[in-house]
Amino acid sequence: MTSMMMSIPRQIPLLVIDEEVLLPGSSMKIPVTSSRNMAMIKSRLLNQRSLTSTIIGVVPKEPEQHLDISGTAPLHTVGTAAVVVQVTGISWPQPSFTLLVTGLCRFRLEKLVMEVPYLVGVVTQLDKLAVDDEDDDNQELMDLIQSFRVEASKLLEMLDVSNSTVARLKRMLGTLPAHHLADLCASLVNASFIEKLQVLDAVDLSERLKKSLPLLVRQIEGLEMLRKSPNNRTEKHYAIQPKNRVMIIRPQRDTYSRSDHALVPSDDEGDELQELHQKLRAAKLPPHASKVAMKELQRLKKLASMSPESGIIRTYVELMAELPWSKSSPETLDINKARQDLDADHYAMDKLKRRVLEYLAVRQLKNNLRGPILCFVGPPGVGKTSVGRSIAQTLGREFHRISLGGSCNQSDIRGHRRTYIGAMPGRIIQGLKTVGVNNPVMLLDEIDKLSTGIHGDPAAALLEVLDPEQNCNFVDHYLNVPFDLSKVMFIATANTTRTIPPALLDRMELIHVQGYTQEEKLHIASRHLLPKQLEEHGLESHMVQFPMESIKILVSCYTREAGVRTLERKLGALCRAVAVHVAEMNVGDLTKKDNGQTKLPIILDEAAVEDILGPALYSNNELWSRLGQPGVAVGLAWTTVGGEVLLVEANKMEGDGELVLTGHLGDVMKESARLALNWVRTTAREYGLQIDGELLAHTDLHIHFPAGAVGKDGPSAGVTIAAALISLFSERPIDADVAMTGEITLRGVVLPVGGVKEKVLAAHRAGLKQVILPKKNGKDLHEVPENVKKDLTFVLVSHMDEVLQAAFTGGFPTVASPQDMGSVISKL
Ligand SMILES: Nc1ncnc2c1ncn2[C@@H]1O[C@H](COP(=O)(O)OP(=O)(O)OP(=O)(O)O)[C@@H](O)[C@H]1O
Repeated sequence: MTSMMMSIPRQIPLLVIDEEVLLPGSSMKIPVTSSRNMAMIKSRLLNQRSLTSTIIGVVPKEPEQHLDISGTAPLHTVGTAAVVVQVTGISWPQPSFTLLVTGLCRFRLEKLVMEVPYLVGVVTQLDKLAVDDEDDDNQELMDLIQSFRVEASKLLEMLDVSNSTVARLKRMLGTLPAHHLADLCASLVNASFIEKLQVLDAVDLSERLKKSLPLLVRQIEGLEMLRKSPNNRTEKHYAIQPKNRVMIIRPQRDTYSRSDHALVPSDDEGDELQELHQKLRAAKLPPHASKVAMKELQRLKKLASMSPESGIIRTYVELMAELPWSKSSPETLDINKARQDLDADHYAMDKLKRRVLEYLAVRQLKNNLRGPILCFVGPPGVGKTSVGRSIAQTLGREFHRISLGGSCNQSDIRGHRRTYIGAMPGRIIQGLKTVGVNNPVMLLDEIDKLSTGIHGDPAAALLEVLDPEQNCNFVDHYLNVPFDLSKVMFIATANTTRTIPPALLDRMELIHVQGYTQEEKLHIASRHLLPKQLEEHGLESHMVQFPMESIKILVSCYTREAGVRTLERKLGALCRAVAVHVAEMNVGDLTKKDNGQTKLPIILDEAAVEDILGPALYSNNELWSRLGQPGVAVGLAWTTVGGEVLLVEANKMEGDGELVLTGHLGDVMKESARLALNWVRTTAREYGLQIDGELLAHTDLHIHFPAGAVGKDGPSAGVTIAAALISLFSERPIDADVAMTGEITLRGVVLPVGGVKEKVLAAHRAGLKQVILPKKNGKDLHEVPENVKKDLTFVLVSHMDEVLQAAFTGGFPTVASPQDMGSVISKL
């Protein structure tokens, strides 16, 4: 591993320490209790999102004489970038963490860019991470270095060689660059806070040597004096008590218990390496990986424990030892049990369950996992993730979910090369380390939300992961040796296939999961979601009663989604309210009768639901109140979160012939609106309407699509807009229970559209009765569940004429003869 290109990030989170200085090359244990430092650790280290997150800046506070007016010490302007080697935490008697950090290099703190909840500073690196050879032209400096090395070896001679750090430092004395040597020696000796700050401030090598040499000399003199008169306790400054001989390499215990800092004890380092060796052996690495790991372990043995590199290598070797190279969970595949499990956990979803069982059956017969990767595609909250979890459960495998939403970096998947400071393995390898077996079910969630950033395309890296031919030799950049992923069962989920790169799409078998009907939601709520929520809130079934009517209200008036996630949240809110009531009751109330009546169960009737959740969010009354007026029509739209009912309101007023479109529309939808208006203008006469240029020149038209916060696009509202305009100009209302969808051409021909099943479900959810669809979409109706179909009437149309006939009360009179209409269509 070369370290020539290494540099620290420009912005780093800061850890403020008091009365102590971390010098580059040395390691230190820092107990953390202050709220700022705790916040930094929680958000930057325990929640590692970015690869640079293990690098922090350790900045001392200024000594006391620099107190500012408020009495708080400002930060010193020079600090030390450090790699966090270990974080340990305790929660008792009060929460605190201890960090083990190794100093890398100095930096100057230019400015703070964030102060709350923790500090983040912009820094300029002052030391190089890899130091070039010493400048041998400068004789004065060479002399200084020489005398420093002499003093350093003198000091080391006087220390206890049984201490492995002392022994190692002694061995490396000749080769260690003077920059590091000065810092390391200064960190070993007893020196005051101010003296150490001066060494920290000395960026220039000769300056640093000049500052640390006297400290070294003083320590040597002190030790010599102690040797001569071991009982002389008055020479306190130099005194190092015999029992504390090795303590010379650590500050005395009472010092660091006061300032809460300590250098790393390294006596047990040999044991640690031994342990690591054993762990590596137990992990049964394949020969190629074992060779690399052992080589790194050997390098680790040779390095000083306090050198920055040793922390990095140790982390690598530990990962190698912890990865499940040869550990699998025993697989239990019984198709009958799998069917029972899937049915028990999920209601409906028949197509998906059937396909999953087929997939598992083939795996069982073929006894391997090669085959297409399943990808569940559907709106949010329809149970894609939870089916993945159930599959892992029936197979008796571990489950790990990797959320790919927003991932735009190749190294998220494939890790970062170890030359990068703070490098970490990719999410796949991290996942394997977490589950500890090499055959988990890995759910690649939201595969449609990958994006390409400046650091490569994560989709390209996923291609290799998902390809059964290649993934037996998957090379993570951090690991740098192949890891066999062929035993991992990958399942992907997506909301839409539109944004999945074609090459990735090609490797997956898509299984569409549709939104649920109202009835299905009622079943899911009562059989699955409610029992789950009751249990989560510590409620028992005798404490609360949920009449079916209340669930119906919840489904129809408080949620309007394709999945059931909001429904689950609303049930959770109701359970919380009940839990508060139950918790407030006396123990006696829970069992005793009160005037002959028990206070339990609490009955959540419609009034109680409204009381807790507030007034209904979606009431059909609100939709109905606008329908049935001239100029209002109901369309159907498809979005990535399922079908939606789309209200179109058209209005006209005196003006200068302006067309105003509002409601967060995309370009295609705006074009559709213009097209519909032009169709109305050209054909108005056929419908007995007087819409000429003169009229339009003095009329402003405003077409609004309520629910302005929701983006809308696509051509399928063309028919609805045209119908709304005809209704407006003819002043005849459209039937209130009709929804329509279809793309319209300038000649009024209706073209087929996408997402029909979702749209029909949305119309059904909204309680509409008739759906007007393009004729060519008739074939899509076989996907719609029978119980939905039976509640709706479908009118299949190929021209706006038929739309108007079906949508207007009593039909719409046309002036044109059917022959004329036929000739118009045949010309297209
Ligand atoms: N058919 C069903 N039967 C029982 N519970 C269900 C069903 N569908 C969804 N759920 C429940 O709904 C909740 C949300 O499901 P889940 O998180 O799996 O949705 P998702 O489709 O993965 O959504 P997203 O695309 O947002 O990740 C879960 O608690 C799940 O158990």
